[in-house]
Amino acid sequence: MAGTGTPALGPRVAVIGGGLAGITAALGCADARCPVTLFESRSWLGGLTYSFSRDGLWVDNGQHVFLRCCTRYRALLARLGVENDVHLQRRLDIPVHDADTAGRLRRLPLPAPLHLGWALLRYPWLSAADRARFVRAALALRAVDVTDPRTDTVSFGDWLRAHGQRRATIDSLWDLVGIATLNAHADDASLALAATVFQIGLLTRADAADIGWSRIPLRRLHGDAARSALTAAGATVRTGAKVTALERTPTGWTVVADGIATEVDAVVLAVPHEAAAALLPAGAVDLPPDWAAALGHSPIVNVHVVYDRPVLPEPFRAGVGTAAQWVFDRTPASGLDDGQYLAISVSAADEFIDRPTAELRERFLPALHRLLPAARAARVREFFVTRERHATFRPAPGTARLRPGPRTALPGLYLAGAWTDTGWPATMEGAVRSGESAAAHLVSDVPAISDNSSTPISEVFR
Ligand SMILES: Cc1cc2nc3c(=O)[nH]c(=O)nc-3n(C[C@H](O)[C@H](O)[C@H](O)COP(=O)(O)OP(=O)(O)OC[C@H]3O[C@@H](n4cnc5c(N)ncnc54)[C@H](O)[C@@H]3O)c2cc1C
Repeated sequence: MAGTGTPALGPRVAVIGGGLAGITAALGCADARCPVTLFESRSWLGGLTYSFSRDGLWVDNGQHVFLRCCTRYRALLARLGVENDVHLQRRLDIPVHDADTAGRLRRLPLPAPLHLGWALLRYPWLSAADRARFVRAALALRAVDVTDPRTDTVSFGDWLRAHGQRRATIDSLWDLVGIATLNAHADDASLALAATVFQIGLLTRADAADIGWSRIPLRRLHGDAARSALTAAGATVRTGAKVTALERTPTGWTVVADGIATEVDAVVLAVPHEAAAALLPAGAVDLPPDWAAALGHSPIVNVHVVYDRPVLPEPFRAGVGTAAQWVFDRTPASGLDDGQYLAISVSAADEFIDRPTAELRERFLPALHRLLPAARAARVREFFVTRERHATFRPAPGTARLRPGPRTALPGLYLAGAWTDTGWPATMEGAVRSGESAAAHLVSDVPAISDNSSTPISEVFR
C-alpha cells in the first residue's frame, strides 16, 4: 500500500461515491500507489450502510448481514482492520417460527447439499412429498447455467412452480432465504440471480451460508474505519462534496464538485445507478436509453422496537407466514444497557414503504407478538421506522442486460456499484467485488504518470 512516505506512482484517480464500492475502489487504487481523491456527497462514508444516534441509541439504517461465502466483503473488513468487530456463526443456524410452530435450519458437518438434510426432514412446514420435491428442485437449481442469457429471462417463481414447488414450500423455504438476499419475492426475481444466490450460498459449500453480522454500528464498521484506512493509504477523502459534472479533457478528466474542478487521469464512478446515468458522458455505456429507470428500485423497511425486557432469546429469528420476515436483536450494537432493542427487517417492502408509522405499529407489533410470546407481556418503550426506498435495484428477469461492466467505452472512466455487472444481486459483497474490479481494470489500463519504479503497477496492486 502507498501510505505516507511512499512516492505515488500511478495515475491520478478520482473515485466518485463513498459507499462500499467506492471505498474498495479507492483503497485498491491507493494501495497501487495512485494518488486518489474520493468524493462523497454526504458527510459520512459507507453509503447505504450507515448509522445514526437517536436518544442515546445507535441505530443502523437497516440490518445488514453477510454470509461466509462473501469472501471479498470479508477481505475488505480485514483491510479496514475491523474483522473482529463482526460475528460469524460457526455453523448456519436459523431459528424459524410462525405463531404456533418452531423449526430450525441448522446445518450438519456434512458436505453440501447433505448438510441441510436433517434440518429439512424436521422442517415443520413441509410434508414428506414437499421434502422430496424440494430436494429434486434444489438439485435442478444447482445445475442451472447462470451464464446462459436465457436464464435471466425467466422468473424464479415460474421456475419453482415448473419444478413442482407448492406455495407453502415457496413461502416457508425458498422465499425465506430468497427475499432477504434478493430483495424480491420469487415471482419478481430473475432465475439467474436467484440461482446464483442459492448455488453459492446453499448448494455448493456446506459452510457458505453461515451468517455474519456487525457487533458495532455500521457507521463505525464501514465509514469511520474506511476514512482512517484511506487516509493512512495516502488518499484524500472529500465528504460533503457532491460531484455535479464529469468532463473529458484531452489528457484525462475534470471532476467538478462544489464548483471546484479537479483534474485527474482516471475516474471510478461508484454512485447509484440513476446518479451514474446523470453523470455519464454520452457514449460511455452501450445500454438502452432508459436503462437506469428500467433497473428501478426495491425498498427495504426496518421496524425498530425497544422493549423494557429481553423478549428474543436468540440473536435473530425468521418468521413464516408473517410480515415480520426477520427479527434481529440490536441490543449489543446499539449501546442499550437495559431492556432489548429489536429490528424487524422487511425486504421487498413495496407494501409498507409509504405507510405511516402508526399504521406500521398496528401491523407489526401484533405480528411480533405472535412470533415472540415473551413480548406480549413486555412494555414497548420505543417504536420507530427507517425506510430505504432505493435500497437495491429490482432484481427482475431481464436485468442482466441493464448492468454494465467496470470498463466504459471512454478511456480512463470506470464504473463500480452493487448495481453493475457483478453476477450478484445488490449486496455488500457485490459492491466490494465491483470496486475491486474497477480498480484492477483502471490500474492495468491507465499508464503511470511518473513511474520511477521497476515494479509494474499491476503487480503492486495484486
Ligand atoms: C436497509 C438495507 C438493508 C440491506 N441489507 C443488506 C444485507 O443484509 N446484506 C447485504 O449484503 N446487502 C444489504 N443491503 C445492500 C447493500 O447495503 C448495498 O448493496 C451496498 O451497500 C451498496 O454499496 P454501493 O457502494 O454500491 O452503493 P451506495 O452505498 O449507494 O454508495 C454510493 C455513494 O455515492 C454517493 N453519491 C451519490 N451521488 C453522488 C455524487 N453526485 N457525488 C458524490 N457522491 C455521490 C452516495 O451518497 C453514496 O454514499 C441493504 C441495503 C439497505 C438499504
